[in-house]
Amino acid sequence: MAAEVVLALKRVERHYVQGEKKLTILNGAEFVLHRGEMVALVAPSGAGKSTLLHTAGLLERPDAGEVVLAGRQCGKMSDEQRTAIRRNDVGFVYQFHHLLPEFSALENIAMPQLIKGLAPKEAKNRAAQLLDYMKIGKRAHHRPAELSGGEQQRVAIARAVANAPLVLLADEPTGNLDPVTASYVFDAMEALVRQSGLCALIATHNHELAARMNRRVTLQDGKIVDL
Ligand SMILES: Nc1ncnc2c1ncn2[C@@H]1O[C@H](COP(=O)(O)OP(=O)(O)OP(=O)(O)O)[C@@H](O)[C@H]1O
Repeated sequence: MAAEVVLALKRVERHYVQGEKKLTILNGAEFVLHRGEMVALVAPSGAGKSTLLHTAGLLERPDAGEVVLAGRQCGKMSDEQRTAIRRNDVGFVYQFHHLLPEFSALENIAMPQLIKGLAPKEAKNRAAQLLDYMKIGKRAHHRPAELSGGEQQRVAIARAVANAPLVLLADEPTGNLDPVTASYVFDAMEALVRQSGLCALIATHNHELAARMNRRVTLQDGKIVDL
């Protein structure tokens, strides 16, 4: 039986206007992400990786075409509906962790769950579990500035999955780390995706990590093509 489709992009277009120029970044892009799958997005700087991730994750609206998440067509939804889906079903990880500096690792991970309405005790329990899972349980009460770069990224990954999303979208999640730390952080992210039945689209310039994913795609003339 074919794996369940979690995310689909259908003939997606995305254009920007820069001064007099119209930039076409996505031009009839088609893509499907299945449950349990990790896909690497490998493309040169400026090719449109962030644009693709933001469009897939409902942060940006396509100019044409459709983004379908768990069978729901998100294009014509209101901003409120899109925000709700994004909060519940999409986890984002960026190159820089964007953790809140005045809160501990545990509190940073608990935050999205509190915003969703979970009781503080439950949110903290799940945050502690995720920290253990990412092998940084001992760092629970440290603030981001007291953590190494690799630890900060592991907290950011734990926060991204705190609300048990359906899809994880990551924009150069190890881009700021040395190769050994990058590999270690990737191990933790891979284990999490594989264990929880998530799926992930991960933009990376790291060919070794890309080789460990199920598939590799790139952007060519505004289309998503297999590598
Ligand atoms: N809001 C915007 N308005 C105008 N142009 C934009 C906007 N966002 C992105 N662009 C342009 O679209 C192109 C693709 O940008 P994007 O950030 O998606 O590329 P990228 O592949 O993620 O690059 P990098 O690897 O350097 O982060 C770039 O030329 C960029 O200047």
